[in-house]
Amino acid sequence: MRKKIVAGNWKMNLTLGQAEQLINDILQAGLRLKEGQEVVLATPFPYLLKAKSLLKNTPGFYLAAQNSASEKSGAYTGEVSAEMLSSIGVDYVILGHSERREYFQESNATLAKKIDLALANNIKPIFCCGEPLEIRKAEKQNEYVAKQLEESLYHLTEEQLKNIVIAYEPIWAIGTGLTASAAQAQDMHAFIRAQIAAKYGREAALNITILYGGSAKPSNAGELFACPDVDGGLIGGASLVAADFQAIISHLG
Ligand SMILES: O=C(CO)COP(=O)(O)O
Repeated sequence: MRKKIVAGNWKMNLTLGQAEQLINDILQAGLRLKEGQEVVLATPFPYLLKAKSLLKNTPGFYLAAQNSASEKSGAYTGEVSAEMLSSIGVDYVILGHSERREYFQESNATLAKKIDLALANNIKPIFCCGEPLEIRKAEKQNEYVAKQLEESLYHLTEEQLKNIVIAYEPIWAIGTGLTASAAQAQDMHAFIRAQIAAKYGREAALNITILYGGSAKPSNAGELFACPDVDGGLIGGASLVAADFQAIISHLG
């Protein structure tokens, strides 16, 4: 069966001291994850090594970066390569977040390169997709997301796809307090799974984990995670508060 994941995307928040405190608070709750459930922490780059040592191989807990470079290595001042992340034991990398697409002009083609490098270095991409509000209003969200999947993922082999997690994050729901309704999330997740089935076959589609992201919080996570095609969440703001993050994880069931 496919994995269920709650991933916390800390974005550009917290000092090192606050980061340590948050990880310790999350671990102290002694969460008991069931088989096939994972918690992923996407900390800022400078805290990854510390986070790795604090997690101390706690079963079910994994580490993610929030981005990685589209080039292998070399004269790219300020960039962090997939190989570097791999060398410090990072498990996942968030790629294609709408904030990176918007503020750092990341195209679907650039993301395809980042995905290839992550996979080549044994890091699992959490590939984000999702439409802006005007596209949703025009009811063109399916075409929009289909194009993102096609241009960034469909060059992968079926074997490579097994290491991809998809996160559907409607842009109008990120950090706005507006959550997609459970029905809207389920519709899009079922659509994404059907697209994967059409390209890679039924088994690949059944096995791929599809997360929801966008103002997910303890009060709506239960309803969202109960949807048959929603396999967990990519959590922004609420992942910075240990009690909220724990409550969301507990909704994995
Ligand atoms: O962008 C997100 C996770 O990657 C969602 O952010 P919020 O949960 O703060 O809306």
